[in-house]
This record gives sequence, C-alpha cells and structure tokens, in this order.
Amino acid sequence: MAASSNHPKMKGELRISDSMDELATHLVEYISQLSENSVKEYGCFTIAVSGRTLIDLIGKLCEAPYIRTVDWGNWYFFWADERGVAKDHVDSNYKLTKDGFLSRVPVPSKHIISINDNISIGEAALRYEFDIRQLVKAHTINVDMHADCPKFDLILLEMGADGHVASLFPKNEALREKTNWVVYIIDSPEHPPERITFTLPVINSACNVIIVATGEDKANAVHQAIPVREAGDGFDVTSSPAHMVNPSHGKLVWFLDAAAASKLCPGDDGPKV
Ligand SMILES: O=C1O[C@H](COP(=O)(O)O)[C@@H](O)[C@H](O)[C@H]1O
Repeated sequence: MAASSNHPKMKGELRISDSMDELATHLVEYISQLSENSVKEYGCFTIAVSGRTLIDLIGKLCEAPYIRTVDWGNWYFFWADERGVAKDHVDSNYKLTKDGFLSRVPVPSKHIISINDNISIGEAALRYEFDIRQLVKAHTINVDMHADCPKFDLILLEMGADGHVASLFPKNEALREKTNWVVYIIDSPEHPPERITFTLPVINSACNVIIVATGEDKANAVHQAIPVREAGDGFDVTSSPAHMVNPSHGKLVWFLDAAAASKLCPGDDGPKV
C-alpha cells in the first residue's frame, strides 16, 4: 500500500510504494489528473520528460482507461534532457520515449518538440531554447514572469544514484546557470559526455515537478536530496542536484519505492512515512 506524506523537514510531498507496479499505477493516475486540470484551465498540457526507467513507468498511460480518457490532442511534449547522440541511437532519450511511449499514444507530431541531432550540441541547445521561446510567445507554454522562464505544467524527472536530475550532475558548472533555459555540457560523468539539459531556473519555475527514484542504489542519494537542510550546516547543495529542485510557485512530489526510501527514517532528518 502506498504511503503519502508531507513533512516540514522534507522537501516536497513523498509518495512511497511497495513495488514498481504500484508506483507506476499511482504515477500515471497523478499525471492524468494533472493533464485533466491543465487542459480544463488552459486548453493544453505541457510536459517535459527525462529518460530511462521513467518511460517504462509511464507505459500504463498507453493502456485502458488512460489511452481513451487522456486528452492526447492537447498535449505538448518536450524533453528535460537529451544525450548528444543521433535520434536512432540506443542512448537517445528521444528514441527511448518514441519507442516506449510516443508511438503508442495519439499526441500530434507537431506537438512533439524534440532536440535537433543534425547540428552541433551547442547549436542544438540554442535551437531548442528558441523553439521553447516561440511556444511561450504563442502562449502555448505559460510563463513565470518573476523568473522570466517557461512554466511547464509538468517536468518529470528521474534521479540517478549520484543525485543527478535531467543532465545536471553533481558539482557541474551547469548547476550555476541563472539566465539560459537550456544549456549543453561536454563533461557528463556518465556516458555519453555531451548532453543538453533544462537549467534549474526552468525546472524550478514549473507548475509541477515529479522526481522518481527506485531501487536500493538510489537510497543514499534520496537521503541526501529530500531532507530540508539548515543554512550553514556544511552541506554542499551542489553535491545533490536533486536537492536543488525546489519549485518556487509549484508543487514537488517524489515517487519512491520502498528500497529507495529505506534510508529516510527517524534519526536522519525526518520520519519514516
Ligand atoms: O542520464 C540520465 O539519467 C537519468 C536517470 O538516471 P538513472 O541512473 O536512473 O538511469 C535520466 O532521468 C536522464 O534523463 C538521463 O539522461
């Protein structure tokens, strides 16, 4: 049975499931609710995803009842990060998402804003940000006036075992970016080295951010990322990019399985939920 908790010592709401299947069930129900609310309120749903296990987890959206109940025609689809490889390469987040999800749901192809793989990584980052700006201008994507950033309805992230989210890796220069919406890196500690990623100002301007973490190998990073830290406690926030996710006017929800949540317990900085 999933447990859900809000705790003043934890950043965001925690939803902890006993199994991957249960986590997927709760995750897709939550996404379908967000989609319904956004379409009702603004006429569309702007979603950015990242890669790997996430795409398997959202696969349930391609099945009954969601395949018929979700308003796919009003979805606008983006990537929070992409690897510097061709779109048909096994490492590509586009390929993963296309094969495992987008080919199974009727999102209009002109609503799928992918990253150009025919130009240099620097040009592709600029072009992707330009494409997003055009959709902000057209009022398809809302805007956070205070941050001068797009306000995506949902940014769906998966945390790596080192605490990275999207392609924002521990201690990387990209974590300091304050102005650009999209940047590229050429020094990813994980293969491939070239990546394009949303920056923290964009992630933290979203209406909703979900971070998924599953498996025992993520337990330490979860323990680093979720507890609220006191200023001056010596914790270097750049060692945990996921800890730096803190939507300024939006909602953050963590979807964890029991193994990933296993180190969040009394004696740490918060309660077991
Ligand atoms: O490199 C990436 O990794 C994360 C997830 O990390 P993993 O260790 O669980 O595979 C992913 O969300 C991101 O999109 C991707 O480019």
